[in-house]
Amino acid sequence: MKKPTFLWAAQLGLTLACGAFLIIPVGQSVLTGLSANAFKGVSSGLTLRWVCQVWSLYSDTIWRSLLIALVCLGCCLVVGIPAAYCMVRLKSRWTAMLEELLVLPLAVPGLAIALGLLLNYGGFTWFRMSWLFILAGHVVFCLPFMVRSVAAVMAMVDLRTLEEGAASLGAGFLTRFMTVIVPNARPGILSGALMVFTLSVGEFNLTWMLHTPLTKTLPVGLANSYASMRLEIGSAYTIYFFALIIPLLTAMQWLGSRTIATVAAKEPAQDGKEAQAMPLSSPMPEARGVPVRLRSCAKTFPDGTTGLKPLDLTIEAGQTVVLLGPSGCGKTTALRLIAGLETPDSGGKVLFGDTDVTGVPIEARNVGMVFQNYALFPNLSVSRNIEYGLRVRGDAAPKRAERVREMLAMMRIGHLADRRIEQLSGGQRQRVALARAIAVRPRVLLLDEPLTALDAKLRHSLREEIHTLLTRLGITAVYVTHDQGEAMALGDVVVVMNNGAVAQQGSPRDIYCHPADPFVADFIGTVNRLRCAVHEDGILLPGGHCLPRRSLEGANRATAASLTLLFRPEAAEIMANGDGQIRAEILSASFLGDRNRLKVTLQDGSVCTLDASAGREFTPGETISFTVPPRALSLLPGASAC
Ligand SMILES: Nc1ncnc2c1ncn2[C@@H]1O[C@H](COP(=O)(O)OP(=O)(O)OP(=O)(O)O)[C@@H](O)[C@H]1O
Repeated sequence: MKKPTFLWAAQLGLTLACGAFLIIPVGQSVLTGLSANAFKGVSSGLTLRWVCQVWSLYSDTIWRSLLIALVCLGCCLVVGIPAAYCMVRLKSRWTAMLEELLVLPLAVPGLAIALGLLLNYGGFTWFRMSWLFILAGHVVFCLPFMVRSVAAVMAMVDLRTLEEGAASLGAGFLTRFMTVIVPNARPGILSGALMVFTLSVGEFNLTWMLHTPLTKTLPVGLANSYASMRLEIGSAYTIYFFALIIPLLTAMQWLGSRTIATVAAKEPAQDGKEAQAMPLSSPMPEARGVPVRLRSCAKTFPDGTTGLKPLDLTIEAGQTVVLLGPSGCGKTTALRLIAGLETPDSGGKVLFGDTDVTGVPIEARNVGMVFQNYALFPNLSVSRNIEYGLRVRGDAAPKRAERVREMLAMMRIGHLADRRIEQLSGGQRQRVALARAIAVRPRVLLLDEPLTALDAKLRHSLREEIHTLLTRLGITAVYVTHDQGEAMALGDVVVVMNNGAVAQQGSPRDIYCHPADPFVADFIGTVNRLRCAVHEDGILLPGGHCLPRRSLEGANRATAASLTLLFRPEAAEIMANGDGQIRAEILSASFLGDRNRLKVTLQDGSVCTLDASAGREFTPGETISFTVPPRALSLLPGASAC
């Protein structure tokens, strides 16, 4: 036999305690209400006499308790959900004050609340004599429980992104509130509702102070019966109390379990399947590109941070522009300005075609947006997520169904149509997010680092799919990333950003081969720098080889005594017989399969990275020589170390 463990002993203790202090007393109380003679016990015979007597004498108190609890619940829902939303979403001095105000009733005893109400409003006789007086006390007492429980759930959900996702699909505030915020706060609303209803039905202290002989409630009646030693009547009262509470508990559990059942049915994600690039299926929606222009769009945040310096950017209709740059350089801010999620500082303008949309909110801009964390609605299935924007726009049901089918087929996710979002893998979520954004036929598609959350293999295959999609849709697209590979693969135009401003803008080839400054050169792939002295006849490379000025574009104009030449590792040609322009010693050599990557030190002590053919072996310490064709060299003014 197994030795009793501590857990087993703890479980036994808890069961005994529950039995002794909860189940047995409650059971006894119910039986007393059903026994002919409470003092003789159940053996005296079961009867419904007391239950009937309570009903005939006190049914008004039962109805009153039910009425007060339901209206109190309604008030707490109507006031509590928006209050919780404000506390979570609008962090300000006012919401902090609201939060503190809502803690007060938890700290102040019910009797004190009742006393305050009596002193201040007891003079209004009609109010004092009506059940509304008790209701007011119950609302003050119960509201914090509703707000706290809803706010706790809302704080765990990324409400802001969900709301922005809904707004990008055309949903106004009220629609967003009712279709996204409330459903996603459901567990908090349910537990808050349960607390409010049970507290209100069973509240005694405050109610006892506020009631009049005409406004007795169930707990007051219960207390009176026990006080006058009518145990059987008091216990019959308890039965009514349970009759009110138990159906509500059951209903709440049923509502709550609907979510749990779906989560329990979760199937394992199948990312492996998605690792292969899947061609997008036809039919493709019609192209609907619109040119986008930003004119002097700067953004200063309320705390004084400069998110973006004045930016001028033109995106042609149907073009894909990639905003590329390190973290914090202002890419997302620029994208949010185009989306309408931020407004530019005064003087800035955002134009879609010839229309100035600067003051137009996102829900009226007809943009499609794909967020970094997808912003899919957890309360809706895959097909309902895709349908959301069409529904908000008021499309008829058959049209919506047709479009959803089209999107599911296009993104090859038809088999996922009825799944809930939490049952999807990262790659599948990304496809749903794309389908949802494209379903509404946006004028501009905005993608904010859509692949960042995925693993490298999946990122690569989805990147190819997005490329095919954007090319075939012919839609104007703005894609934000900090991944240079993604930018090169997707962009018709790449805009490299640094420190809130554009560092360079051009085709991927231009940016790669002719970086405008050291920042761009460094950011886009690996780059080597050669410190060179400038002579009358030419440019002296490290080691003494002289390049004629005419062989380098821009070199004729160089007046400084020194300059820096840039070249990419793959531009170096290792010369077999040692007669290259530059001699170097190998520091390390890594075999990468298709090539060798060498770290070498030059005669002036600087270090460079070179790519050499995979067909030859290199060893550290070996001396090599290499040449860089003049067309692969870019010139930067001034000297800087490698
Ligand atoms: N709401 C805000 N309030 C204050 N500062 C902000 C706010 N949003 C962004 N910033 C600041 O603005 C600058 C640009 O931010 P942005 O999010 O545009 O950068 P990013 O290039 O997209 O970075 P990442 O790749 O990390 O998302 C950063 O310094 C950031 O801290």
